[in-house]
Amino acid sequence: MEIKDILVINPGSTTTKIAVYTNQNKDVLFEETIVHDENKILSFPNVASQREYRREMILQMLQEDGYDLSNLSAVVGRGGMVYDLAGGGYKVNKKLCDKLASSTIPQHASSLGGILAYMIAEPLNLPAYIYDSTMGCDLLDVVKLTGIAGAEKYGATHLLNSRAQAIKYAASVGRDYRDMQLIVCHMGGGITANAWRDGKVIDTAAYDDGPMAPERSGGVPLLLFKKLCFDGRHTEKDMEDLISGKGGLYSYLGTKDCLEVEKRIESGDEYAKLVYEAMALQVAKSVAGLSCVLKGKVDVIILTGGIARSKMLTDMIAEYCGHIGKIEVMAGEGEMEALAGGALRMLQGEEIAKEY
Ligand SMILES: Nc1ncnc2c1ncn2[C@@H]1O[C@H](COP(=O)(O)OP(=O)(O)O)[C@@H](O)[C@H]1O
Ligand SMILES: CCCC(=O)OP(=O)(O)O
Repeated sequence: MEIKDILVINPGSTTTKIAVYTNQNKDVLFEETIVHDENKILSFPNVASQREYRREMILQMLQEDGYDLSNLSAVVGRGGMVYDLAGGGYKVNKKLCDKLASSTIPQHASSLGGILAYMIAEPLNLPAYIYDSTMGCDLLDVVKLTGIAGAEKYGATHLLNSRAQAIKYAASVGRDYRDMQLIVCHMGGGITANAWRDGKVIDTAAYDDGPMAPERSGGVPLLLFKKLCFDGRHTEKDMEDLISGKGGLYSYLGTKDCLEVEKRIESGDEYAKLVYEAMALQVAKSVAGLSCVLKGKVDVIILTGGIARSKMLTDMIAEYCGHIGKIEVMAGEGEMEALAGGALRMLQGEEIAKEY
């Protein structure tokens, strides 16, 4: 079967990135970031209910770009917050689509990736895939225990970019990432870190227990958190917003923009410096924590994501955890390419797409 183009969909909280890869992924035909009206997004009761709106926006963008959908061989989306997904690729079927849309899973825009892929691929009679979902880790049993029986850690993380950077780094030193022990720390609006062994994420500093981030609280002391939950001033939604959206740098400094924070620091704002350094220290502590599951044998610590562009921050992190291993800064992310690569391997039969 001739493999033609692959449409990649990566939904974020207020944007949907799309790209069309062609010529067996050698070329990107185009890549667009659809920026959604924040108020429009806020008007939906939950993530899944944004699907029709985002699908229309994607199709409209493809039409504006003059793209002919009959050139597609598959559609792939970012995988979402479904607890029992493994790493790698899945074909999206109705059952998975329904699960991604369920209100019982944690609400995160990534879950729209598979839903949108399915909604666009299905009428065209094409396969829809997801790849490296945010919960597709292979956490060790010993890692899953939290201290509360029945409440297992699931480790929501930036698996997609983490694996992409692990593969890229290993290739740059002539090795296979599956033979290495790596810690990869993705630093964007949210920050998570992963410990890799045998090509699997065996432990994470995750979305809800990792370091603070530009817009996320990260793990906070339980008694403090409980107090806020029950003080009569915070609704469940307020607490969710503190975990993701209005926590972290935003909570302390009223901005999620690290460039703005650095400007303040450079102009002598000591409080901004304290908060930024706290974030760096929390990242370093996550790296140190993950080094334990690797029993101290860490081939490399990779700092990636948008904030890895900041020398100020990566230097601060290195100062606190440079003793653990070599630090490699790989700024930016390779999520779109990683999604396209996964879909291509599944189309070629090089990787078997799992069924949910
Ligand atoms: N050169 C830079 N120096 C410092 N911070 C940067 C730089 N470039 C981007 N950032 C910060 O990176 C963050 C966004 O990272 P990104 O990976 O694009 O996030 P996401 O994909 O999670 O929205 C913002 O806080 C932004 O200010
Ligand atoms: C749920 C882990 C992945 C994540 O937080 O993604 P974003 O930073 O893109 O929201």
